[in-house]
Amino acid sequence: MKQIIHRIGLLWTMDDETRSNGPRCGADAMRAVGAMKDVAIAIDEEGVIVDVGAEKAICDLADAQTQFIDAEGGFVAPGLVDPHTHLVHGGSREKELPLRLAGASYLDILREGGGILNTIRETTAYSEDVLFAQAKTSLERMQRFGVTTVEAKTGYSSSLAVELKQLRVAKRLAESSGVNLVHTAMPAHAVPKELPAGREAYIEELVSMLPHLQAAGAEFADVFVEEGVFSVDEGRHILEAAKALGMKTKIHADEMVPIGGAQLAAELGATSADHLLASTDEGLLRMAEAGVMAVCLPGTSFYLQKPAARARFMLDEAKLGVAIASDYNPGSCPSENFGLTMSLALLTLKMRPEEVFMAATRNAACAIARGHVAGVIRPGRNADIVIYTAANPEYVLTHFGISHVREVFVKGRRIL
Ligand SMILES: N=CN[C@@H](CCC(=O)O)C(=O)O
Ligand SMILES: [Zn+2]
Repeated sequence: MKQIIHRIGLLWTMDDETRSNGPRCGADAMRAVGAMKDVAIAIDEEGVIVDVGAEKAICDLADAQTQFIDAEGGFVAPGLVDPHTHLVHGGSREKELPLRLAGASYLDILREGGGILNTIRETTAYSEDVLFAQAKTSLERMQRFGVTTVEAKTGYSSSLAVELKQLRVAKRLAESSGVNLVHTAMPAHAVPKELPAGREAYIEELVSMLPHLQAAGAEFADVFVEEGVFSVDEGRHILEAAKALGMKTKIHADEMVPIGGAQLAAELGATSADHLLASTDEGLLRMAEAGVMAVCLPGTSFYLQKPAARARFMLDEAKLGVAIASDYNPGSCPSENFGLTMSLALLTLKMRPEEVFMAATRNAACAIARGHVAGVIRPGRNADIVIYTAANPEYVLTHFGISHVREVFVKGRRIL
């Protein structure tokens, strides 16, 4: 045995007796966290978990080479999964905040050619190395909060070349950081103010980028379906093209205005619909029927000073599988602190601690089609594990805004 994590105060495996790789849907299932005490975790040379069981029995598996990792009575849980980020971008947008505080909305600023369009200009102008350095700093910040898997979108682009530049940066990060990355193509993120060839031609240009982005490693396609950005019909057209290529789909849905993003996600069988601040009951119920994951972004509603998504309806009435994500980006959530995201889920989404951890591990993994490899502590799975300094998850969530992480492992390798 290569490593044994012992002296664990409390373990939440997020596993259940069915050993399924799917999400946990609805409040009851999301509260079943697989709690264990007086246990240890054995990890082999490949970084794979071989056993989770009674402390004494696991410690008896040790040989002369075994390295013991002392959790010192801390809480232990799966590595966190952040299933929605705009990790790779140039520059920052702090100058927008005074405009917003003076009354301009996020969409007003975008309509005037600022917002995402500003970040597109900066991302276009910066070299690949500058973008890499900025994103590396962000990813390191995420790691400090226990994040072991991150989804990263493109979408700050004026052309295919800039989309591909963002993808290359994200792939370099995957190779150099030790964190697991999942790549999403999002050329349909904003509509330029001037469209010399017309809107239809612009949409077709976005569609034509998809095969190139897929070939370069993008597994998902995402569209910002929103009033004044991409319509439901345009979103359908782009995402159907993505599906025809074999890509999985996601939608930025109902962030401001409920124009039908949730319903479109259900119709297309999207893997997830994200934001959902303004979703109707009908939209959420359709998502549940179609098995679409609901990804709530409580840091974004907090930063945009909007009412949070209706997570209680999602969990108690619609019985959705709910995940949470940071949505780290320069405009609507400039924070890499996934611990804060989790605390905001508790405080603003009114989720219970068990639901929050399920939403940030197993369900988050399912929201990026990684339910079979991440989000659960189980024999046979990669040892993506966080050891916290605190003895219980409630302390981690309520003592908010700081990191309670002692050690982070990805495939058994200590990354923090
Ligand atoms: N709303 C659209 N996209 C991002 C924000 C991107 C930005 O403002 O730079 C989001 O998920 O919130
Ligand atoms: Zn987003």
